[in-house]
Amino acid sequence: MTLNDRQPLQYMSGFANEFATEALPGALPIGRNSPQRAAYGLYAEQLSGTAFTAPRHSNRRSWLYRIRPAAVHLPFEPLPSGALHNRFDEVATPPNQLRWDPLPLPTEPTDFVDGLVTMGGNAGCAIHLYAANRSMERFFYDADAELLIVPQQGTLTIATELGVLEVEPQEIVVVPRGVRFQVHLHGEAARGYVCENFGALLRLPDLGVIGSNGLANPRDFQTPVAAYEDREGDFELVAKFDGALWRARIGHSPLDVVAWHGNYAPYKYDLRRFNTFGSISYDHPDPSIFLVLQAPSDTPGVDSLDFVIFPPRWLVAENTFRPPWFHRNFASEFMGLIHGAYDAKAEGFVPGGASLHNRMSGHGPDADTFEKASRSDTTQPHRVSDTMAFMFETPELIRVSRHALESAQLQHEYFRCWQGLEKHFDPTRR
Ligand SMILES: O=C(O)Cc1cc(O)ccc1O
Ligand SMILES: [Fe+2]
Repeated sequence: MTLNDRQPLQYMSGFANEFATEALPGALPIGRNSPQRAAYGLYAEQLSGTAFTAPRHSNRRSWLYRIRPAAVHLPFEPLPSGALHNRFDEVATPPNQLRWDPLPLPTEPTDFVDGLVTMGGNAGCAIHLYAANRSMERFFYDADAELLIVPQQGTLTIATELGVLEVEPQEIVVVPRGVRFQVHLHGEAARGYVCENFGALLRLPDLGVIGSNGLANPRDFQTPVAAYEDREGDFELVAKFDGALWRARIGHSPLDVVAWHGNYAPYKYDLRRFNTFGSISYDHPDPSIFLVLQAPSDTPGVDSLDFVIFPPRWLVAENTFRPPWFHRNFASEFMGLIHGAYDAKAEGFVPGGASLHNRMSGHGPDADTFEKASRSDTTQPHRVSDTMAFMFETPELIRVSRHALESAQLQHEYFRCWQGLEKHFDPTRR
């Protein structure tokens, strides 16, 4: 497939498989990675996503057979990076519960990279929002992190070195560290969330007693087949490197990989395919039951980043307060809403909006939700429908950016949603 021959897009199924794909027959060498002369006059190039000596089960790399090596471009120079950065010491992060309205859609021409705004982060991840109204003409890669993109509005076509993916809201895409790509819009403006994962590569969690199936099933992850363009011109390659943007001139499209094989490649996943587990007797389980992808840290059982979703599901727990309980957590929780409404918040948390409940900050259902759920009939199943919320959760504090704290979208009255929680205590009545 060439890049312009995009319909219908083809994907290979599975999570981090040893994929092999070629856009021209025989472009992939057989039995070796680096033949003396590759077919069609292609250059062989390795792209590694982990240390060479990482254990086999976590070792990730791909071999690319391309028209020109990635080294061919003019020198990089600094590019002002606007609201996109990795500086998490700009302002003091308050222990307050924080919530934001959605970013307004841009009125000036804004591509995906221009449209990124940093909300916060830590050593494990950076959290950004994007709002864009133009397709990218330049090419981009992130040397700092693997990118988890969560569209909320607008379908994106993501043309990468390793193939083309189309993602719509309620799907996610992961672009590995270093992979060059372009984001194309489909006429309408686009908005969503991006998490830069600085830690171990995102993986599927172990299932423990759940068994061999469930949560996000590996076969539902989709990686594109090889697609290339053979295009010359005066283009720009933008790199995010050490927290800042850099730009270089490049005389050809870097999306020129004719064939590749390996287990380091972009993938997408439809969140509506998540196989949700929950309590079928009593009590509301910990949100770890909704884990889609995790970045494990060196401490067993502790992830530097968890990506968790709250999809449509049945609630059946009897004599149970069914929405999320009141809580203070070791973990810090950045939430977004992709679609519909979230069951812990009757109002104020809207699609495209965001909330941050940092380590040990008290939060939970708002007063309206509490009153309703305390009285509802729990002998009947209840379907939570029309919803898709998610959480980027980290063991480290999520430090906010200056932009996030000074943003016009910050809801200064958010704390009021709990002020209506009345005292019900009566020592004479059990
Ligand atoms: O704060 C939230 O709404 C997220 C959340 C959901 C849940 O079901 C349990 C705990 C938790 O932090
Ligand atoms: Fe929470």
